[in-house]
Amino acid sequence: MEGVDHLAHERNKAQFDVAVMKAVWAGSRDAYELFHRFSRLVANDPEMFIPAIKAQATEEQQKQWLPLANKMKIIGSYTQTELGHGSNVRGLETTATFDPKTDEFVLNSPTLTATKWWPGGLGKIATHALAHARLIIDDKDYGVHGFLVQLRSLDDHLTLPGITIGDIGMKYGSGAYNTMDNGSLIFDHVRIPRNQMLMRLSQVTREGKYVPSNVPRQLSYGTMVYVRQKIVFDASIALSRAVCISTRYSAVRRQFGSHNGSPETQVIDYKTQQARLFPLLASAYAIRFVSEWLNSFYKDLLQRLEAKDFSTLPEAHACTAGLKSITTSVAADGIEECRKLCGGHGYLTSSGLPELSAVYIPACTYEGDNVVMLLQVARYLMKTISQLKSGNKPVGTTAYLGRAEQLMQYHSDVLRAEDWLKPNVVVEAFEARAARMSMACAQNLSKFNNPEDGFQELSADLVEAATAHCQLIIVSKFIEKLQQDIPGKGVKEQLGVLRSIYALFLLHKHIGDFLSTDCITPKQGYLANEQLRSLYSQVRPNAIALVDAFNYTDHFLSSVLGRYDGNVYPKLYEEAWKDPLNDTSIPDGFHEYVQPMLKQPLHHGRL
Ligand SMILES: CCCCCCCCCC/C=C\CCCCCCCCCC(=O)SCCNC(=O)CCNC(=O)[C@H](O)C(C)(C)COP(=O)(O)OP(=O)(O)OC[C@H]1O[C@@H](n2cnc3c(N)ncnc32)[C@H](O)[C@@H]1OP(=O)(O)O
Ligand SMILES: Cc1cc2nc3c(=O)[nH]c(=O)nc-3n(C[C@H](O)[C@H](O)[C@H](O)COP(=O)(O)OP(=O)(O)OC[C@H]3O[C@@H](n4cnc5c(N)ncnc54)[C@H](O)[C@@H]3O)c2cc1C
Repeated sequence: MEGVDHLAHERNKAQFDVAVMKAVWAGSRDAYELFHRFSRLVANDPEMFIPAIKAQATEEQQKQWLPLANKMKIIGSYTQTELGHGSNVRGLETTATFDPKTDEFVLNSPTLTATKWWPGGLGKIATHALAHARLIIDDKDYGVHGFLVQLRSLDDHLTLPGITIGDIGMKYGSGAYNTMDNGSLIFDHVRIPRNQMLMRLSQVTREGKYVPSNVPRQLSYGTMVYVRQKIVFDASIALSRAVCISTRYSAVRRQFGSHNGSPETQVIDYKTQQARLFPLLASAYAIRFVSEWLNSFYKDLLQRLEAKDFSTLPEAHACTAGLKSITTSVAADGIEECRKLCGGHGYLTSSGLPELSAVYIPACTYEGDNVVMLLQVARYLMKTISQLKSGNKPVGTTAYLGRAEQLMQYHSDVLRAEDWLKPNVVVEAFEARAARMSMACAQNLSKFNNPEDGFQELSADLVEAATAHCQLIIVSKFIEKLQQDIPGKGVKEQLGVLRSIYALFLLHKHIGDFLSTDCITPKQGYLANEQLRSLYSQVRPNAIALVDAFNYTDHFLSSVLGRYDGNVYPKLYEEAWKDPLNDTSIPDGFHEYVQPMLKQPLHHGRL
């Protein structure tokens, strides 16, 4: 039945203004208009190593290279990871040795494990690499720096002398990410002019003198900070896309519950379905809002860096690393949960979910393994706590640690389930839990003579403390978002419901943390869960409208199950008939292999 909206009855239930929610989701009315137009134009934006050049090249170098990259006269690959080292950037083995006689650097891969491995675009397409290598001058190692190296001829695309490149082979899943030519690269004494070292942060002079920068060396890691904050935004897209599919399908799908010929129950009405789906819906909104905040924090960082104010760089690193880790893990696990929420049909390629999952899950690894990233957050937390004694007052996302003494005395005063709807009640509980977990780690660390040994020994606890800290950030930013003026009938109320679902679901999931740190009592935990159940009932009539607010086209969703009109079954059937296996009724190989078996003589007239 073309043209019929099978989900119209669901849309009619909505208690809020969907048009306004679309603008809230997009970030602003203008952002909504822009996204709306562009998503319907199917844009393809070939951005790859440009952010790195902007961050690490001098103005002169930018003038030389950016126009070429922007006009795609050259195609670059961000070439950092090696076969032997990815997380440990300081452990990279590729060398760039300065030759004062010729005013060149000589790029070399001294071992097999120094082979560059993974960089996107490198395998087949890139003409240039932003290669990370150890700078060596007069046998002295100055650590890892960035170098622009031409890899292939701009005339015939053949690899240049001294360079061996290949694609690293098939990756997880059959589709999507395999269209990316992640590559391997070996340098055999490849020469490049001196001015192809990216010299914004430190320079090598014609005489071979190393001029260190007077800015923190961590600025050379700036590209990772930039990309990580982008990845947080991307997590909101990936998760919301999966949630949109499984919410719409859950309203279409019916199982059991028919009485006297009435329709069966929509699976979205089962409480178990709601308890799995609605926290993911709330998480999509939570990640969206924290990414909005992170982006403005990042822009503020850039302005400060221009003015040589480096004070917020460590916090920016901790926030981008931690939020990248938490949000990509939630999105990757959430996509898989959405697949299961769609039952058997979720496993079909036409549901759009298997491919989304296969493409998305490496986000937990690229741009920093998620556990390694949380350990960075933990280091930042431990450093912040160690500085409390000297009177350093933490600011920004760690400001609550400045109230650690008070938070150590905290006991939640929740008496009734509705008390958990008060934002300050929730924030206090999350602050106390995060502060106590970090303080406990700090106290345990102080028992070790060697802090590094202690950090290793306690790393599992430290990761949990970092997780609690990052969850506190996301909860707080959701609450702050709702302190803004948000117009539109019912919009703020619905966002309030989602905010409470997000926070109370986390509390329920991590109840062990809240109880063992003595922040709440078992009874208060029970009340939180009771409130959560009631919130699921409140979100139920609005569920379809809340995913409509993502404003995704059917084209973007690429999912028969997530169709806007909910016309799932005829389209599933139609889609199946597009399978080449259905082109003929007799499959290839039948006459050679199957038919001879069928024609085997029967023994005593029996099979
Ligand atoms: C990359 C170019 C592509 C551009 C694409 C742009 C497109 C944008 C749109 C994106 C939208 C959606 C995304 C979808 C697709 C994305 C494609 C993904 C491509 C993936 C690319 C990659 O994977 S590139 C390789 C990335 N590699 C890593 O992330 C390595 C992880 N390891 C590290 O980051 C570090 O080595 C470490 C953090 C683990 C630190 O190790 P170590 O302890 O040895 O540290 P150091 O001694 O070096 O430094 C210690 C002090 O420095 C602080 N620090 C560390 N990192 C930073 C940082 N980034 N910024 C600031 N400060 C930093 C650290 O805290 C220590 O501080 P102190 O304790 O105070 O000393
Ligand atoms: C799809 C994809 C695209 C990529 N694109 C690029 C690219 O364009 N350019 C590029 O340069 N690289 C790229 N990479 C590489 C990527 O950045 C690295 O794989 C990533 O940083 C993780 O490093 P690793 O592989 O060395 O993991 P490892 O560090 O070897 O991790 C293995 C295990 O060890 C654990 N571990 C490691 N260190 C510690 C520690 N200190 N404490 C506790 N546990 C630890 C990790 O948690 C993990 O469980 C890409 C990777 C993928 C999957």
